[in-house]
Amino acid sequence: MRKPIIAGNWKMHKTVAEALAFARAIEDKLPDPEQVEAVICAPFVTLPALVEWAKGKPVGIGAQNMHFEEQGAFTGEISPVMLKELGVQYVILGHSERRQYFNETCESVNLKTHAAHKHGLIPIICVGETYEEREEGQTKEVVRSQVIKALNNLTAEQVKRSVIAYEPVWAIGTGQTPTAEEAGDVIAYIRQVAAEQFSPDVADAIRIQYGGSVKPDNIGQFMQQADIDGALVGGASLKPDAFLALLEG
Ligand SMILES: O=C(CO)COP(=O)(O)O
Repeated sequence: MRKPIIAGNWKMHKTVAEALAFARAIEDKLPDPEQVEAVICAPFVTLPALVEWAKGKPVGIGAQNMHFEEQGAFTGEISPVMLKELGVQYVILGHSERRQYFNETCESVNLKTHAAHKHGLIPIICVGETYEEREEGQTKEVVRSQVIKALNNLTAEQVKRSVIAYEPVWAIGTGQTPTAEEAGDVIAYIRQVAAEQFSPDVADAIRIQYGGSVKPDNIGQFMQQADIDGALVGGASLKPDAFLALLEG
Protein backbone atom coordinates (compact mmCIF):
# COMPACT_ATOMS: atom_id res chain seq x y z
CA MET A 1 0.00 0.00 0.00
CA ARG A 2 1.31 3.43 -0.92
CA LYS A 3 0.89 6.03 1.81
CA PRO A 4 -0.58 9.33 0.55
CA ILE A 5 1.84 12.25 0.61
CA ILE A 6 0.48 15.80 0.71
CA ALA A 7 3.15 18.45 0.26
CA GLY A 8 2.83 22.21 0.43
CA ASN A 9 5.11 24.14 -1.90
CA TRP A 10 5.32 27.60 -0.42
CA LYS A 11 7.36 28.92 -3.37
CA MET A 12 8.79 32.39 -2.55
CA HIS A 13 6.39 33.08 0.31
CA LYS A 14 6.85 33.56 4.07
CA THR A 15 9.63 35.07 6.15
CA VAL A 16 10.99 33.12 9.13
CA ALA A 17 8.52 34.88 11.44
CA GLU A 18 5.62 34.07 9.11
CA ALA A 19 6.75 30.45 8.72
CA LEU A 20 6.85 29.99 12.50
CA ALA A 21 3.43 31.62 12.92
CA PHE A 22 2.07 29.10 10.39
CA ALA A 23 3.84 26.26 12.21
CA ARG A 24 2.32 27.20 15.57
CA ALA A 25 -1.13 27.42 14.02
CA ILE A 26 -1.04 23.83 12.74
CA GLU A 27 1.11 22.01 15.29
CA ASP A 28 -1.69 20.61 17.46
CA LYS A 29 -3.89 19.64 14.54
CA LEU A 30 -1.62 17.56 12.33
CA PRO A 31 -3.14 14.23 11.23
CA ASP A 32 -2.00 10.70 12.08
CA PRO A 33 1.25 10.03 10.20
CA GLU A 34 0.09 6.44 9.63
CA GLN A 35 -2.65 7.84 7.39
CA VAL A 36 -0.90 10.62 5.51
CA GLU A 37 2.63 11.95 5.10
CA ALA A 38 2.55 15.73 5.54
CA VAL A 39 5.37 17.81 4.06
CA ILE A 40 6.14 21.54 3.90
CA CYS A 41 8.59 22.69 1.21
CA ALA A 42 9.72 26.14 2.23
CA PRO A 43 12.24 28.82 1.23
CA PHE A 44 15.85 27.99 2.17
CA VAL A 45 16.20 30.66 4.86
CA THR A 46 13.19 29.33 6.79
CA LEU A 47 14.42 25.71 6.79
CA PRO A 48 16.56 25.79 9.97
CA ALA A 49 13.67 27.16 12.04
CA LEU A 50 11.12 24.81 10.46
CA VAL A 51 13.30 21.71 10.88
CA GLU A 52 13.83 22.58 14.55
CA TRP A 53 10.10 23.13 15.03
CA ALA A 54 9.16 19.89 13.21
CA LYS A 55 11.30 17.65 15.46
CA GLY A 56 9.07 14.94 16.90
CA LYS A 57 6.03 16.22 14.98
CA PRO A 58 4.24 14.32 12.21
CA VAL A 59 5.42 16.60 9.41
CA GLY A 60 8.45 16.55 7.13
CA ILE A 61 10.35 19.56 5.84
CA GLY A 62 11.58 19.98 2.28
CA ALA A 63 13.52 22.41 0.11
CA GLN A 64 12.30 23.59 -3.30
CA ASN A 65 15.54 23.13 -5.24
CA MET A 66 19.23 22.39 -4.77
CA HIS A 67 22.45 22.08 -6.76
CA PHE A 68 23.68 18.62 -7.71
CA GLU A 69 27.27 19.21 -6.60
CA GLU A 70 28.29 18.85 -2.96
CA GLN A 71 30.30 22.08 -2.94
CA GLY A 72 32.10 24.38 -5.32
CA ALA A 73 32.17 27.71 -7.10
CA PHE A 74 28.42 28.01 -7.72
CA THR A 75 27.52 31.43 -6.37
CA GLY A 76 24.08 31.58 -4.85
CA GLU A 77 23.48 27.82 -4.82
CA ILE A 78 22.72 25.37 -1.98
CA SER A 79 24.08 21.82 -1.93
CA PRO A 80 22.50 18.52 -0.86
CA VAL A 81 25.12 18.24 1.91
CA MET A 82 23.94 21.56 3.35
CA LEU A 83 20.30 20.48 3.29
CA LYS A 84 21.11 17.13 4.85
CA GLU A 85 23.09 18.75 7.66
CA LEU A 86 20.07 20.89 8.52
CA GLY A 87 17.84 17.82 8.78
CA VAL A 88 15.81 18.52 5.65
CA GLN A 89 14.16 15.31 4.35
CA TYR A 90 12.65 16.21 0.96
CA VAL A 91 13.56 18.33 -2.04
CA ILE A 92 11.36 19.41 -4.95
CA LEU A 93 13.24 19.00 -8.24
CA GLY A 94 12.36 20.18 -11.73
CA HIS A 95 9.41 22.35 -10.80
CA SER A 96 8.03 23.96 -13.96
CA GLU A 97 8.84 27.43 -12.59
CA ARG A 98 12.48 26.40 -12.33
CA ARG A 99 12.37 24.86 -15.80
CA GLN A 100 10.78 28.05 -17.16
CA TYR A 101 12.67 30.81 -15.32
CA PHE A 102 15.92 29.24 -14.07
CA ASN A 103 17.11 27.08 -16.91
CA GLU A 104 16.38 23.74 -15.25
CA THR A 105 16.65 20.91 -17.78
CA CYS A 106 15.81 17.21 -17.76
CA GLU A 107 19.56 16.55 -17.53
CA SER A 108 20.03 18.75 -14.45
CA VAL A 109 16.94 17.21 -12.87
CA ASN A 110 18.51 13.78 -13.35
CA LEU A 111 21.81 14.89 -11.79
CA LYS A 112 19.93 16.41 -8.86
CA THR A 113 17.82 13.26 -8.41
CA HIS A 114 20.99 11.17 -8.15
CA ALA A 115 22.47 13.69 -5.69
CA ALA A 116 19.30 13.64 -3.58
CA HIS A 117 19.44 9.87 -3.23
CA LYS A 118 23.17 9.87 -2.55
CA HIS A 119 22.52 12.12 0.44
CA GLY A 120 19.35 10.45 1.66
CA LEU A 121 16.92 13.18 0.57
CA ILE A 122 13.58 12.19 -0.96
CA PRO A 123 13.19 13.90 -4.33
CA ILE A 124 9.77 15.16 -5.39
CA ILE A 125 10.27 15.26 -9.16
CA CYS A 126 7.91 17.51 -11.10
CA VAL A 127 6.77 16.78 -14.64
CA GLY A 128 3.95 18.18 -16.76
CA GLU A 129 2.94 19.55 -20.14
CA THR A 130 2.33 23.16 -21.18
CA TYR A 131 -1.01 24.38 -22.52
CA GLU A 132 0.28 24.26 -26.11
CA GLU A 133 1.59 20.72 -25.69
CA ARG A 134 -1.76 19.64 -24.31
CA GLU A 135 -3.63 21.31 -27.19
CA GLU A 136 -1.43 19.42 -29.63
CA GLY A 137 -2.16 16.11 -27.93
CA GLN A 138 1.41 15.67 -26.72
CA THR A 139 0.76 15.35 -22.97
CA LYS A 140 1.78 11.72 -22.59
CA GLU A 141 4.76 12.02 -24.89
CA VAL A 142 6.10 15.04 -22.95
CA VAL A 143 5.53 13.50 -19.56
CA ARG A 144 7.04 10.18 -20.67
CA SER A 145 10.23 11.88 -21.81
CA GLN A 146 10.53 13.94 -18.60
CA VAL A 147 10.03 10.87 -16.40
CA ILE A 148 12.47 8.65 -18.30
CA LYS A 149 15.17 11.32 -18.24
CA ALA A 150 14.66 12.18 -14.56
CA LEU A 151 14.91 8.55 -13.47
CA ASN A 152 17.74 7.58 -15.83
CA ASN A 153 20.30 5.25 -14.22
CA LEU A 154 18.74 5.26 -10.77
CA THR A 155 18.53 1.94 -8.95
CA ALA A 156 15.15 0.27 -8.46
CA GLU A 157 15.36 0.99 -4.73
CA GLN A 158 16.03 4.68 -5.39
CA VAL A 159 13.05 4.94 -7.72
CA LYS A 160 10.82 3.30 -5.13
CA ARG A 161 11.78 6.00 -2.63
CA SER A 162 11.20 8.82 -5.12
CA VAL A 163 8.02 10.84 -5.47
CA ILE A 164 6.80 12.17 -8.83
CA ALA A 165 4.45 15.15 -9.04
CA TYR A 166 2.39 15.44 -12.20
CA GLU A 167 1.78 19.18 -12.53
CA PRO A 168 0.28 20.35 -15.82
CA VAL A 169 1.91 23.77 -16.31
CA TRP A 170 -1.39 25.35 -17.41
CA ALA A 171 -3.04 24.29 -14.14
CA ILE A 172 -0.49 25.93 -11.83
CA GLY A 173 -1.86 29.00 -10.09
CA THR A 174 -4.66 29.39 -12.66
CA GLY A 175 -7.64 27.83 -10.92
CA GLN A 176 -7.96 25.50 -13.90
CA THR A 177 -7.45 21.77 -13.50
CA PRO A 178 -7.80 18.65 -15.57
CA THR A 179 -10.68 16.49 -14.41
CA ALA A 180 -9.73 13.98 -11.74
CA GLU A 181 -10.13 11.24 -14.36
CA GLU A 182 -7.78 13.01 -16.78
CA ALA A 183 -5.17 13.51 -14.07
CA GLY A 184 -5.61 9.90 -12.95
CA ASP A 185 -5.15 8.72 -16.53
CA VAL A 186 -1.85 10.60 -17.00
CA ILE A 187 -0.63 9.39 -13.61
CA ALA A 188 -1.52 5.78 -14.46
CA TYR A 189 0.47 6.29 -17.65
CA ILE A 190 3.48 7.57 -15.64
CA ARG A 191 3.27 4.39 -13.58
CA GLN A 192 3.26 2.37 -16.79
CA VAL A 193 6.37 4.23 -17.98
CA ALA A 194 8.10 3.39 -14.67
CA ALA A 195 7.09 -0.27 -15.13
CA GLU A 196 8.66 -0.32 -18.60
CA GLN A 197 11.80 1.54 -17.52
CA PHE A 198 12.29 -0.48 -14.30
CA SER A 199 9.74 -3.14 -13.27
CA PRO A 200 6.09 -3.54 -12.25
CA ASP A 201 7.31 -3.82 -8.68
CA VAL A 202 8.97 -0.39 -8.88
CA ALA A 203 5.93 1.12 -10.59
CA ASP A 204 3.72 -0.20 -7.85
CA ALA A 205 5.86 1.39 -5.12
CA ILE A 206 6.61 4.86 -6.48
CA ARG A 207 4.26 7.55 -5.24
CA ILE A 208 2.81 9.95 -7.79
CA GLN A 209 1.09 13.18 -6.77
CA TYR A 210 -1.15 15.51 -8.71
CA GLY A 211 -0.41 19.26 -8.53
CA GLY A 212 -1.99 22.37 -10.03
CA SER A 213 -4.75 24.44 -8.42
CA VAL A 214 -5.45 21.83 -5.74
CA LYS A 215 -7.73 23.27 -3.04
CA PRO A 216 -9.52 21.84 -0.01
CA ASP A 217 -12.73 21.57 -2.05
CA ASN A 218 -11.29 19.62 -4.98
CA ILE A 219 -8.56 17.48 -3.40
CA GLY A 220 -11.05 14.71 -2.55
CA GLN A 221 -11.84 13.98 -6.16
CA PHE A 222 -8.17 13.67 -7.10
CA MET A 223 -7.46 11.42 -4.11
CA GLN A 224 -10.26 9.09 -5.16
CA GLN A 225 -8.30 8.11 -8.27
CA ALA A 226 -6.56 4.79 -7.68
CA ASP A 227 -3.21 5.92 -9.11
CA ILE A 228 -3.04 9.35 -7.41
CA ASP A 229 -1.07 9.13 -4.18
CA GLY A 230 -1.27 12.70 -2.97
CA ALA A 231 -0.92 16.31 -3.97
CA LEU A 232 1.69 19.01 -4.36
CA VAL A 233 -0.04 22.25 -3.46
CA GLY A 234 1.04 25.85 -3.94
CA GLY A 235 -1.37 28.67 -3.07
CA ALA A 236 -3.73 26.67 -0.86
CA SER A 237 -0.85 25.43 1.32
CA LEU A 238 -0.06 28.94 2.56
CA LYS A 239 -2.98 29.24 4.97
CA PRO A 240 -2.95 27.03 8.07
CA ASP A 241 -6.64 26.08 7.90
CA ALA A 242 -6.50 25.26 4.21
CA PHE A 243 -3.32 23.20 4.64
CA LEU A 244 -4.93 21.21 7.47
CA ALA A 245 -8.03 20.68 5.33
CA LEU A 246 -5.85 19.39 2.48
CA LEU A 247 -4.26 16.89 4.86
CA GLU A 248 -7.71 15.65 5.79
CA GLY A 249 -8.32 15.07 2.07
O1 LIG B 1 3.08 24.61 -8.52
C1 LIG B 1 2.33 24.08 -7.71
C2 LIG B 1 2.87 23.23 -6.63
O2 LIG B 1 4.21 22.92 -6.86
C3 LIG B 1 0.88 24.28 -7.76
O3 LIG B 1 0.60 25.60 -7.43
P1 LIG B 1 -0.94 26.02 -7.14
O4 LIG B 1 -1.46 24.99 -6.15
O5 LIG B 1 -0.84 27.39 -6.56
O6 LIG B 1 -1.64 25.94 -8.45
